Amino acid sequence: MQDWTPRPPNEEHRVTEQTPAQPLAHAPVRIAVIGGSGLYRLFDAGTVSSLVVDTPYGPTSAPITVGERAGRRVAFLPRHGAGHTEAPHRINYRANIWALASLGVRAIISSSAVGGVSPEYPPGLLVVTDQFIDRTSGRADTFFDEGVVAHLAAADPFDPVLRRTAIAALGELGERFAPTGTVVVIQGPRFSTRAESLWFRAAGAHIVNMTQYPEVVLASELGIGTVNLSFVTDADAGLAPAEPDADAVASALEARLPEATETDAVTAELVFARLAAAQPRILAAIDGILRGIPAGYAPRTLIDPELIRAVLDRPVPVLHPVPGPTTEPGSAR
Ligand SMILES: CSC[C@H]1O[C@H](OP(=O)(O)O)[C@H](O)[C@@H]1O
Ligand SMILES: Nc1ncnc2[nH]cnc12
Repeated sequence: MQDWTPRPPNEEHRVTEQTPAQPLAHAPVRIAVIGGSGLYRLFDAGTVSSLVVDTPYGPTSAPITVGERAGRRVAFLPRHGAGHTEAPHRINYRANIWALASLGVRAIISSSAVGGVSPEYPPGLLVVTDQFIDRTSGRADTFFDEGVVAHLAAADPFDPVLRRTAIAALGELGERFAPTGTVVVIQGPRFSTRAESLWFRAAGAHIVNMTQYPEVVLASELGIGTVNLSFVTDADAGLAPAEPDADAVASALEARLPEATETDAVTAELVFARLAAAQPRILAAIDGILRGIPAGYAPRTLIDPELIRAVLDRPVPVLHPVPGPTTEPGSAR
């Protein structure tokens, strides 16, 4: 089984503990939750350690908190930052995944808000995503672009053991969920046009999102298994049957507007409102998955552990203060 030991704390000032609420001792943490839109905190205030992890790729979206949840020791990282300041196309995915890997993480539960582009994936449904279609552009999407070459097998990008765990957990919770689903990942930050949404549906996508790529492949490249828990917040451009906004439809009908036939086209406000309402369901699902991850869980070996080690051994730049302008005695100025 591939494994690695996290480096000692503060080597090269790499890991800085901000709030040592409990003695963290920098023991490896094997499970992480990456919070998507609407999920910015996982632990009760005052019960966690907060770590700033320096990486070769720059800063993570936020400090990583480490605490206990559902009886497991868990690292938590909100991908958009604690105050949702990182746009989906600007997230430093490599820094986030490298930082988690450097702490010893082997399993990631990622949460996502998604739109439904297929009628079988209406708002309110949870989805254990199993495939993606990448429609992003220009994102740094590999660790193997310098020094070492590796080609990730990506036919089944999400971890099968963790997916089975999630499906069992959602079943036990009596949740309304789809055990499979293909997500099309768009560049964002804008939402899709109706034509794009129709096209995604015709191409076989069930749901649409802006962040699932390259997060999952970067995790795989560093030997971390991922299970994604998506919550369908909307019907994207209004193509899929949705919970109609009765008021909007009624007033559009009254005014004889063309919008009379269009219900529930996505807006960010709609997404956040539905996420807030669904928060208890999403957290219960995450807890169920956390409880169900087998004690001896090990991800698939998709990349040679030696190559992973080489990436994790990449030097982390140590920032030194830039000396200010000096006036030497006798200098011309
Ligand atoms: C808030 S609307 C669009 C935003 O929501 C999704 O975020 P995440 O995937 O992190 O849950 C989507 O991908 C966009 O980033
Ligand atoms: N319709 C949509 N498109 C892209 N990302 C989303 N996140 C939530 N809903 C979305």
